[in-house]
Amino acid sequence: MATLKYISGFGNECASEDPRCPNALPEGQNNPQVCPYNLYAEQLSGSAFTCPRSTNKRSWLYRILPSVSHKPFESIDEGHVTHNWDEVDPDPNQLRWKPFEIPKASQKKVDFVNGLHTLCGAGDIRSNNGLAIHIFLCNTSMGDRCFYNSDGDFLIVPQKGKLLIYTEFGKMLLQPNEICVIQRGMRFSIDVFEETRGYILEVYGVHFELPDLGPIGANGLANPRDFLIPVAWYEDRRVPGGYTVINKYQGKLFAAKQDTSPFNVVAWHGNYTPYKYNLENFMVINAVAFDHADPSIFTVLTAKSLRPGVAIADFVIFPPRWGVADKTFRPPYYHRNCMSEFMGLIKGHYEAKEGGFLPGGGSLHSTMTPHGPDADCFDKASKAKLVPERIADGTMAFMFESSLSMAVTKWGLKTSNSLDENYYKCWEPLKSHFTPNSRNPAGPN
Ligand SMILES: O=C(O)Cc1cc(O)ccc1O
Ligand SMILES: [Fe+2]
Repeated sequence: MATLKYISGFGNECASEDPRCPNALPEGQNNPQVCPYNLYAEQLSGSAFTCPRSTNKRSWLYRILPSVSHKPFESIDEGHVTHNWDEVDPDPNQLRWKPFEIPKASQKKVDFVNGLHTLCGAGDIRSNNGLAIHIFLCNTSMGDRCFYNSDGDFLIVPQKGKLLIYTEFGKMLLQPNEICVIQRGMRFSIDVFEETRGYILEVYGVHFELPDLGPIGANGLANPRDFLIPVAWYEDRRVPGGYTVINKYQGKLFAAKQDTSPFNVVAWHGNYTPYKYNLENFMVINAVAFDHADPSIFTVLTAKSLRPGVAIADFVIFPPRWGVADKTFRPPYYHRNCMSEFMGLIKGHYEAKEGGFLPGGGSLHSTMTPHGPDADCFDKASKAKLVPERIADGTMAFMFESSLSMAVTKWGLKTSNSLDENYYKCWEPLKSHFTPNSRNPAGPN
């Protein structure tokens, strides 16, 4: 595969032309009477027309045929995609899943769309407020099928296998430890090369932003220049009656046939694009004296709600770094949180658990559900010599943290067959160390 090119930057106004058609972008206007190369002009709006400039998002696509050139959409089987948050009764327990099983290609060919499984979520698509967490488990490329989501944005976290993503804006190659965001309405098709697995955070009605940095200053965490946007690429490919456009609309799946590839955008400009980011580029900031900083310090992207400081969902990572805090229990503290915490593991081993939380699995600690280090981790970290130490080398855990109280789907609790019934046992060995008559000299003064 030839190396793909990208434009660097987050949320910028960009312009891109497929080099086969120089000057395909109209000059000085968006809607010429006749576009260069006789292309059609089409606007893709990612915000209300009247949003303030800081949040206004749209792109202009110059394409061989407009997206409207398709037969009517018809309802198709949704498989395991759902937005029904009442499928099963609520369960406040700590939940953990073993690695979700990927179907074998020799048994059943499953592409990215057929392989979507909704695990949990909350909120309402029709009022543009909420989120869903999906797991994708697939082994086959989408071929002449593409997908677009009318309901929200997808933040895709591949865990096993590369994804070659064709989008209307160009191509992106995504490896595990990279993430991408494909925003509402953008058509894409995914090629895979092996049995492939990953996680998706879908947010309804809002877009991901970089978190404010406050006293951190102008640099740090995920730096804007490390976000990569594809460059224009088109194919002028006829597939009479044979190309299928799949749409998730109000939580249901629909399909429409068309005669041509939808990846027919010769040039585009705008600030509403897909993008990818390599998690290795995250500039980690953390405690260098004592105590454990809250995980918000690791926020890569946030999808804000209307309440200040409260996210529909944050995407947070736990990257490799140095642990140097003195007189400190270094792993995550025991806690209860008004937010819901879904965690996944891309590779390695998570610092709060000695066992049981595996790459390709997950955990959900719901609103106010207590959790924290397992007993082995507590034991080790309470006795550890506090020398500078590499934490999480070769590891990448992440969290989708939401202010909404999430429901788990039937697939998540039952059909996936991945729920770890023994999760609670990892805290059972915790015992009282209380010594009323002797104060631990290591404690605070
Ligand atoms: O529960 C978890 O493992 C995630 C987490 C990590 C951390 O360092 C502090 C709080 C928190 O919720
Ligand atoms: Fe937590």
